[in-house]
Amino acid sequence: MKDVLVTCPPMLGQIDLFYDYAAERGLKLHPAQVTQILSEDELCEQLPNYDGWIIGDDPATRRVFETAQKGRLSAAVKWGIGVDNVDFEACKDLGIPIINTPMMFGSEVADVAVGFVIGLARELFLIDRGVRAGNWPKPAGISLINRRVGVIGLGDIGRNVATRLQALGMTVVAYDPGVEGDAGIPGLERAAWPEAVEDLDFLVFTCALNKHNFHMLDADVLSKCKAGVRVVNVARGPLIDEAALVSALQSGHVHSAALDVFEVEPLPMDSPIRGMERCILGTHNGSNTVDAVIRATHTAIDRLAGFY
Ligand SMILES: NC(=O)c1ccc[n+]([C@@H]2O[C@H](COP(=O)([O-])OP(=O)(O)OC[C@H]3O[C@@H](n4cnc5c(N)ncnc54)[C@H](O)[C@@H]3O)[C@@H](O)[C@H]2O)c1
Ligand SMILES: O=C(O)[C@H](O)COP(=O)(O)O
Repeated sequence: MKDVLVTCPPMLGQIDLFYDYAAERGLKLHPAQVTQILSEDELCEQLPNYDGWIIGDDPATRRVFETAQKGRLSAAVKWGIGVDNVDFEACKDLGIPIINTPMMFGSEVADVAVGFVIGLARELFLIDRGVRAGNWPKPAGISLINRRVGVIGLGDIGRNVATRLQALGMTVVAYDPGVEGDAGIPGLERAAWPEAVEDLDFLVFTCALNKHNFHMLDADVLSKCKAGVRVVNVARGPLIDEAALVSALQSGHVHSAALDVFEVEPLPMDSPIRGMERCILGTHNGSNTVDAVIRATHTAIDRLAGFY
């Protein structure tokens, strides 16, 4: 039986469902004590004692893999899609087999993105907070029909977002340098970045984070956005310069924002974003449904077992 450290929070939330499934495939799961991620030092201390690792959003760096391999670690799987936290090159150099679980959460994360778009359009966050505070606010929202929304990233999540928002009557304009044409979505408009932002009512980030797109929404691009733009991010925090977004929210140039992901997670207690009234804040939980976690975890376990 191979001992496997598990560090991804959504899988840990339902870990009891997976012990038997893993054991039938020769893996013994060991849940880590973790809120969002383990630090590099914690990983270097714990991982050498395990044969395998099911990775969350932890810093899976060269140092971590080198240290772990000096102990027992011989294979790993990134639970989920984003691999921006994982040094695949280091694994290749060290001969540690590793893979992720793509195409697992398109529907689930898209559902959250659409909920965020509706929440921002109708200012549901202000109504909820107002009623709880003893008030009865009635903000005038904006209609979604005929509004223009930019979907930044046309992978699994972005395509699911695009079709859902079209069904709500929105004009969807997509930017993704890695995808050509309409991606099989009739009526989808394509545009260049950042030129596209000038006439968009909403910006929805659904792309992978890589070394080319850190802070792709920065102060300069924000200044080119239509006044009153609403911003949604369900992909990765570092795509947006949070300090620039806070300034744009404070000035009113950005009407509001809904963020499932942040530059640092969990969001630090002193982050100015916590003080932004016109924001919906998430906990990097966009993929977390019972169904999706089972789907992704079975895939992760199958893939890890396949390495031994
Ligand atoms: N909030 C959550 O809980 C959650 C859950 C799953 C995934 N994610 C994030 O969402 C990302 C996308 O997931 P997916 O399943 O659609 O992945 P995917 O691999 O299917 O698609 C990613 C797309 O991003 C595109 N892209 C890369 N750089 C870009 C850029 N600069 N501008 C526009 N597009 C760019 C790629 O060409 C690709 O088409 C993941 O990489 C992950 O970081 C978040
Ligand atoms: O825990 C997570 O990181 C997400 O729920 C899913 O993983 P991903 O965002 O890295 O794909």
